[in-house]
Order: sequence, then structure tokens, then C-alpha cells
Amino acid sequence: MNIKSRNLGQLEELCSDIRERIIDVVSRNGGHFSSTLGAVELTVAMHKVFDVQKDPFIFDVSHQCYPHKLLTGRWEEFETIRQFRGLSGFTKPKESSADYFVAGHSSTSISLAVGAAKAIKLKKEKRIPVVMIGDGSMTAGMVYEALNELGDIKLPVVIILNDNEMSIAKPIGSISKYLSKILAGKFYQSFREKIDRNIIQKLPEGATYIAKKIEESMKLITPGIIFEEMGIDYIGPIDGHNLEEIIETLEIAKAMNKPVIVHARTVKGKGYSIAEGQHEHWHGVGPFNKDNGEFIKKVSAKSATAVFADALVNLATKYDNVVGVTAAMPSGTGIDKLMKEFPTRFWDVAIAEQHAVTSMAAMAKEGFKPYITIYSTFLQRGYDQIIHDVCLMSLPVVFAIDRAGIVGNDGETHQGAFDISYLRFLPNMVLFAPRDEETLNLAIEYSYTLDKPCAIRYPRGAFTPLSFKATAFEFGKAELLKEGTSNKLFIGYGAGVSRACETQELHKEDIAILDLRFVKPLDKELLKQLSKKYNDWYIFSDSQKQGGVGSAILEFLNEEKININLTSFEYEDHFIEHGDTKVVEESLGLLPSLLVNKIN
Ligand SMILES: Cc1ncc(C[n+]2csc(CCOP(=O)(O)OP(=O)(O)O)c2C)c(N)n1
Ligand SMILES: CC(=O)[C@@H](O)[C@H](O)COP(=O)(O)O
Ligand SMILES: [Mg+2]
Repeated sequence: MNIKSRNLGQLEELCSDIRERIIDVVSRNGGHFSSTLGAVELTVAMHKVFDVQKDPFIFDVSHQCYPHKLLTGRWEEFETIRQFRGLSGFTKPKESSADYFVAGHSSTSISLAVGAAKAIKLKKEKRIPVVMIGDGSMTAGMVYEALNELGDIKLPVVIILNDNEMSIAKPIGSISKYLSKILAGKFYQSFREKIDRNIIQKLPEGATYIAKKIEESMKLITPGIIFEEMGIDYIGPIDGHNLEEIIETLEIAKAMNKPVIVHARTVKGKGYSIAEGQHEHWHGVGPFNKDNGEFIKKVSAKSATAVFADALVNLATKYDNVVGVTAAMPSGTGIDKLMKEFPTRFWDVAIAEQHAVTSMAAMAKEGFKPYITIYSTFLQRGYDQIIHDVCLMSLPVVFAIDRAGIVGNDGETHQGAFDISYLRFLPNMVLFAPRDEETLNLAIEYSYTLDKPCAIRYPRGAFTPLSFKATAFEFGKAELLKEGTSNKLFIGYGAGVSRACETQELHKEDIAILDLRFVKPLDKELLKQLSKKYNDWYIFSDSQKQGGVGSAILEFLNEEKININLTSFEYEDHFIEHGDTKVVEESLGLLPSLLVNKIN
């Protein structure tokens, strides 16, 4: 699509067409709706001013990249967004060369731009990285690590700060307050008065002259702007839905030939009135009726997240040293419920996984019992903190790991595949998992009694109901759910137990089923006993094979010199793509009907 030759009127029409396409497709497929609608004009302006063929276009998180996809040859294919083998909901270079980098986790964009800018300089090329980052993503530490260097080396980078005064939930912290204060101020008017559009437009493309003029004006308008103090020029706030103004400002920023932040005020959900504004539930949506905004609800059982939240409410009611934290995912992790009931003991700390872990380590040292409620994929951000601040001191912090296993349409950046592998080899760490709702309640109760760091994992959505009566957790104890007459043993961990049960039901033999419960420490005694009776073992767990549950058991068998045929039905050594969870599991050969054949 050639944007360069279009005039303002045509570009505004294009914005309407883009919005219509997004509303239509997302209402059917689901997706990141309000973020992407709010970024339409900013994205069109980026494409007008910069050259996507050569300038790195870097989208933070990249959940707002739908307009960019539509502008870069994916208008028709957009129909398939977030569906299996269809377009990804995030930027993905394998999908298009217009996508500079994979993203999905927040606040990496400015570091990428700094790296790209250094490379461009060394290669003596004339390109300029352009970043789009949201106000929520500006709360993470990585951003300030990158700005700290950028303000010093002063390489040309244009950062568009897309400020809708929302993260997924309300943005948290002093940076957010600071940005809001700027938006609320009168800078915008003064800025418009000082920089006369007509004068600037008539100037020759002399970067230094324009830059000087901007600088002079900005000094008058924005004393003490934090970014200026860090050595990065600041322009704004501008109206992020006024195409003419955005294009003009980006032209200026580009000509300045140094690091510049363009602060744009936008409205999340812009163009779909029902979603416009600060409505958290329009951030990521399932299919909905676009005429009235009603969600097409599937009747489903209570989610593991909701079961967890209720269990934690009970615990926090009983024990007043129970505290907890989320890193910007209050509703996603269910902790919003606790923040309401116990506002002085549960916190959203913004997109700050590292800080969440370390601050809770200190609370544990002070005698509190912290629950870090977090998605498996985002806990990766706080890894050194788990080792250095929690495990080394063996502090009784509980990691309540949500979204373990395949998460569905978000795909490879978000799959909860690796937590067992990256936590299992940490000294002092205890790992256990519930198989269903009832055992999740028991697991939360049990976690309170442990005087060590531990991690409990549970899946996105609801558990498959099981009929086994639940027994209390005991340190390092597995639970044999049934004996069998064949020489096979199915070993399930967490949600893997129900897959083991379903596979057993489809199999003609009568097979024993073990709920492992603890992958660290293993129930070595029971495993030894079972090895005398069964010698074909099959592992069912929603986790990476390398370092996962099968690995743990193989290490044990090897140490004990026990000879068992072991097959692990965990994830193979590749990243797992997006799509409906069941469809993805089918493609991996992990549905019970397919596993039965493999076993045969
Ligand atoms: C490291 C990390 N933690 C949490 C998330 C979950 N997450 C995705 S988008 C988002 C909010 C981002 O807010 P903002 O940057 O303002 O974008 P907006 O949706 O408002 O456009 C969060 C918390 C993530 N993607 N990465
Ligand atoms: C972009 C992002 O990281 C979040 O919006 C994420 O997609 C939420 O996932 P859930 O839908 O599982 O809460
Ligand atoms: Mg935002």
C-alpha cells in the first residue's frame, strides 16, 4: 500500500478503513482490540514519515500492531489473525519483513532501537529506528536502562509515546502520575502557539535550524521534563488522533537527528464508542457482536484463576501475614479481588516483574507470607531475582504461576512452557501442582505451611474435572490414583493428570495412574516401588521436555540405576505457535486420542 503519495484527506479515509477492518475481524476472531484501535493514526503517520523498507519500525509488546499489519501487505490475510497457521497477533519477522522484531513481552522496544541505532551508525547507513511504546510499558525498568544509555550516546531514535493513560488496568506508579500530569497541563496549547505550523512547513529541510527552533520552544514549555533531564528531547503532548499534527511532529522529530520522544495523547478503543476510554475488558477480547458490543460468551466452568483467587481470599482472611503482588495483571491473575478486599496487603506494582519478586523477598524476610501471582511467561523477566533474592536466602515466597502450558492465541511469546525447566534446578525451590479445582484449593492451603520458596502452576481457563477424591498435600508425596493390570504407568503432573486419565480411558489396557504432585522433590520411595511393578512409564505434563518432568524422573532413574522405558509427552525443542489451545495441542500430537495411538 503506497501511503507516501496519499494526501491528508486520503490518509484520513485510510484510517477509517483500517478501523472498520479491525472492528470487523476482531469481533469474529478476538484479539487486542482497544490498544490497536487507539494506535491507528500514529501508525499511519509513522508509515507516511518513515520508510518501513529500511527504517526499523519497533512496536513495544506489539499488541497494537494490527494497523501496521494492514498497511504492509496483510489486508486480506488479516482475516486469519490469531488463528492457527494464520497471522500472529504480534509482530513477527517470519511473517513479514516489515516486522522488525518479535515482541509480546513489554518494554524491550527502546533497547532494540538503541542496538539498531548503534548498528546503523557502524554500518554508516542513513536509517532511523522509530519506536511505538505505550504509557503502561513505560513503567518497566528496561525502558530506563535503555533511555539511560540513549540520552548519553545521543544516536537518532524517534520514540512515539502512545499515552492512553491505561496499561491493561489503571497504570500504576509515579511515572504514570507524571505522564498524566503532563497530559493534563496546558503544554499542548502553548506548544501549538510557539511552533507555528506554517512557518515550520515553509522552512527548508534544514535539520539543525528546525531542531534549534524546537529546542528553544520546548525549553519554554516543558521545564523539568524528565526525559530532557536524561538527555532526550521531548515534544508534546500532541493529539494522537490528529493525523496532520502527528505527521508534522514526526517530520520534525526525524529531522532533529537525535533521540526524541514524541508524547501523543490517545484514546484506547478510539473509533468504537462502546470501547472508548478506560475500559479494561476491551484490552484483549474474545469474539463479540460488533453492533451492540456484547461478548459471545461460551458457557465454561470456573477458571483456575478464579479458583486460585477464592482460595487466596480464604487464606488471607485466616492469616493476616498473607500479602501478594501482581506485575500489571490484576484481573488476569485474579488478584484484583484481593486488592479490593485487602487493599493494604495486595499490590499491583506495574510492569515490574523483577521488582515484584525482590520486594516480596524482603517482605518474606520481615515475616510476611508473599504470593507472587504471575503468568509463567512473565516470570521469566524476574529470573535472576528468583535465584539471587529468593532462593539463595531460602525465603518462603510462593510463586502462583498462572497460564502454565499452552495459552492459545497469543502464541509463542506467551506459552507457559518453561517454568518447570527454569525453576527445577534452583536449590531450595519446591515445585508442586494441582490436578483440578479441589487440589488447587489444597495446594494453596499447603503452600502457606512451607518454610521455603515454592511454585504452584495451573493452566489458562478451567481444569478438566476429575472424580478422584482429593487428599491434602504432603511434602514430596505423590498420589497413586489407580493401580493397573498392564505393565504401563501413566505419570501426570498438574493439568497433565487429566490428560493421563483421558488417555487411559481410551486405551484398551488397564493402566496405573500416578499424580506426581511434586516434581521437586520427587517421591522417590513411591517411584522405586512402582518401578518394581510397572516398567513402561509415560509422562503427561504441559511443559518443556528438556528439563521438565520427564527429565526429573530420568535423572532419578539414572541415579538409582533403575531400568525403565520412559516416554515423555511434553513439549519438544521448538517454540509453539499460536492458535486455539486444542488445535495447537492436536498439532503437537498431545490430544488423548493421538496419544493412545502413539502408546500402541
Ligand atoms: C513483561 C510483560 N509483563 C506484562 C505484560 C502484559 N501486558 C501486555 S500489554 C500490557 C499493558 C501495556 O500498556 P501500554 O503499554 O500502555 O499499552 P496499551 O495497551 O495501553 O496501548 C501488559 C501489562 C507483557 N506483555 N509483558
Ligand atoms: C499482550 C499481553 O501480554 C496480554 O494482553 C495478554 O495477551 C493477556 O493474556 P490473557 O488473555 O491470557 O490474560
Ligand atoms: Mg496505555
